[in-house]
Amino acid sequence: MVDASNRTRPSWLQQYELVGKIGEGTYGLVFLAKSKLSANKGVHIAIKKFKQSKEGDGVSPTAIREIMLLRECDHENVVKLVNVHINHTDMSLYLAFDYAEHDLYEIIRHHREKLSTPINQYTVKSLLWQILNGLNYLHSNWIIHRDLKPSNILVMGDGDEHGVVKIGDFGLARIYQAPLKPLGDNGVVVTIWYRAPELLLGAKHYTTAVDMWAVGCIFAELLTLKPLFQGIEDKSTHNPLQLDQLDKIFRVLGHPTPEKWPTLNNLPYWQTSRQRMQGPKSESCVLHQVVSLQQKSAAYDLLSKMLEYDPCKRITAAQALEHEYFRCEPVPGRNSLVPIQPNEKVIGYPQRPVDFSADFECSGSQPQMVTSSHAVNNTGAASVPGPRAMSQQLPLGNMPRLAPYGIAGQTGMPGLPVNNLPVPRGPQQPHPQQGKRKEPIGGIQNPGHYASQSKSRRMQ
Ligand SMILES: Nc1ncnc2c1ncn2[C@@H]1O[C@H](COP(=O)(O)OP(=O)(O)OP(=O)(O)O)[C@@H](O)[C@H]1O
Repeated sequence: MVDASNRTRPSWLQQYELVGKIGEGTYGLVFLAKSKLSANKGVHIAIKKFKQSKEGDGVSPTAIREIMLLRECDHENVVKLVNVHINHTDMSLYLAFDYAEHDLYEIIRHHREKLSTPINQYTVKSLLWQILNGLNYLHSNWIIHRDLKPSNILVMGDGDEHGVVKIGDFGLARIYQAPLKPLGDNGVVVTIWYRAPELLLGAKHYTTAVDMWAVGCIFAELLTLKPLFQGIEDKSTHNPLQLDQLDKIFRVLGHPTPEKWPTLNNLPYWQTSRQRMQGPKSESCVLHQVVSLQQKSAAYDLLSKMLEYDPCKRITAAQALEHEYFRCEPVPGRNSLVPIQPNEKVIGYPQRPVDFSADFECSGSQPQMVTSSHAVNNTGAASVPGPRAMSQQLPLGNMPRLAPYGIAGQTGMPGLPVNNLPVPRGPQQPHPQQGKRKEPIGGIQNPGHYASQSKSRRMQ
């Protein structure tokens, strides 16, 4: 049957078969599509459509920054940007990424709410190693992510890259080649639960250490299946000082002191926070109890180094990769989702729910969520009209290049200015992602016993 809407679709869009909408973030909508080009026929792609900037003046600076960064990034643990399209009529921007079936938000939720079992040690270690490997690449290329959280840590589904981690969503990342040059910002920074204490206390510069703090929070969440520091946002202020978040941190790690964190007194909100936080100020750390780890264990040692108060002393991604935790059994592997014990079952994590009634302009009828496997079989989605205007590919060859690959630690390295204060958003106690997705249909798939463990999945 001839699809009449195809005549009005821009040519680039005709290389994809739209399946449906899979997500929505601060900056835009995310769609699932399949490639129709013979070389990649049937390959799944995630297409992120950026919202117009508030001023309606075309592609937002955030989007342009994301493109510049992503086009240059080439690493197994960083999501690949495969195509960029701009629609000149309404200046909407479409970025096509490799599609990842899972993310840590959903994997953690599946263990917490469906399986009621912890994530196995091999999987935790493999996920963490690959997050650090991707982050080390980004930091070595002068990129700070600044918005690391479980939903931004993508994990590949079935196929050659099954179980491989991809760091996604670089909408907030910055190149800090020119660290003292102020950068325009749109006010949204790291989700409050993963936000480093120096930012909460008003630090003026970002460093790679803010990402390491977030990784520490994610590591703890992988172990306990609960966010480590679930502060309640104070939405009444544009001030970075989020007292409840600091309180949650201090109760677990103990109150910081200038002896342990020498530059504490220089932070703009340290004195205010001391005055406004009531109650006894204990210095004792109960992190090991919260995450149920032996204080002498390698896992605890690494976690406590990621959650070091002083950003100058916090472990770097490069150092973390060398940590003893990754040398002791079970050693991490490339496919983080395969079981390690011969009698362990393969966990069938749920596929992403897809709203296959949505089109690129989101003019679909009543949203109906199905799993992507259902949607993939539903080719009717292709008849949904796409943008009608002419579009062309961005001339990306002229984009500035990143600094050459080198080692960049967080100590002694100037950071990025923190211009605007984070805008608190989202509900108070529920997880920041809660409500964004509907309950996926499906559950445990591919049950069965894992055969012998292959050496080839291990990392060198
Ligand atoms: N390449 C991809 N493959 C599959 N799913 C993706 C991909 N990129 C993003 N997603 C999913 O789409 C959803 C929306 O992502 P997006 O990055 O727009 O926002 P977010 O990270 O959830 O929130 P925010 O942008 O507000 O920080 C998330 O569930 C995310 O896991």
